[in-house]
Amino acid sequence: MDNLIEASGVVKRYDGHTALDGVDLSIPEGTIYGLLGPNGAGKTTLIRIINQIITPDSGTVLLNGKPLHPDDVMRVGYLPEERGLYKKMKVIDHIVYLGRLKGMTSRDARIEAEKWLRRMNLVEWANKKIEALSKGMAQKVQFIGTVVHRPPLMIFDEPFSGFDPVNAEQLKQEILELNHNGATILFSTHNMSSVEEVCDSISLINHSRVVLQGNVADVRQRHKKHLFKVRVAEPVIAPNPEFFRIDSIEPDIMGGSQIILRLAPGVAMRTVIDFLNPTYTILGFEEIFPTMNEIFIETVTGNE
Ligand SMILES: Nc1ncnc2c1ncn2[C@@H]1O[C@H](COP(=O)(O)OP(=O)(O)OP(=O)(O)O)[C@@H](O)[C@H]1O
Repeated sequence: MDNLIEASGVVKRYDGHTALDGVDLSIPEGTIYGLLGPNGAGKTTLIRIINQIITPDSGTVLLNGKPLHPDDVMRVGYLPEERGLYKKMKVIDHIVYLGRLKGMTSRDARIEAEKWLRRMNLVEWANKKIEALSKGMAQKVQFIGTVVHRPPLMIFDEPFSGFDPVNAEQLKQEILELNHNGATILFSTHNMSSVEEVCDSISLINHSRVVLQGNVADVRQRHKKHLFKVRVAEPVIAPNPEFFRIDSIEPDIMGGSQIILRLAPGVAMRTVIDFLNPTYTILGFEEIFPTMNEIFIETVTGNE
């Protein structure tokens, strides 16, 4: 798979503060990439560099293997962190305006805008002014304006912030659909469940540097704590040999139990099964991988 974006050694300094300190990152074409990190880590700075709003002090960013060129902005959709629409403009006119800025004809922009307004349940608002919209509705309009010209690269800075759970879910589905139709997507977020559900790969930036990078499933695998959930048909009287430690036992509605246990280093799950088998009817077991939320906190704070 070719990389759509390749950033190498990107450094950005603001007076006295290094916002990005040698960031390398590759975004394969056709994937969804998450940019994670605590407040002030440097995510927006990197996004602004890729969007050519600011330039790095050193390092390179390639798009399709070539250095960024001013014309590239036409092939990128960018939803900035600070949202802003012209309050007095009508919703549909605003989307058409944003589409035209990215090279669409008025006719095409209007057709696409109408389609999107239907999809996003905003049809009745098409001829209302932006100032009449709620914050979430205005964000949806700005999202539409970002993707209306169907750019091959879409960059969203914290797209889920300010949305209720239903609209956040809708936005997530739209992002998946855009990606399904071929768009490469980069977004920054503090919403870790969306990362698990949507992202192929991530970079976690902390104090201006990439501290964790890779495919989401691999990252979760690398951080595993040898935790397992075992379901048995009977109530359990806590067995606790030295090769595992029980974290919790929960009765289930069928009268059985769910045991969460942590294996000692080097112990195979087979050993636990052999140990429990004579006493309990084992219905199933699975390994529990840490959530991205847990991995984020562990990596950023250095705590397990
Ligand atoms: N124009 C600027 N002038 C001076 N410092 C800046 C400027 N823009 C960003 N910074 C600083 O660079 C650092 C990184 O900021 P950035 O906005 O990239 O962080 P972020 O990871 O997007 O954070 P958040 O999650 O809070 O949005 C911060 O310390 C910020 O104060």
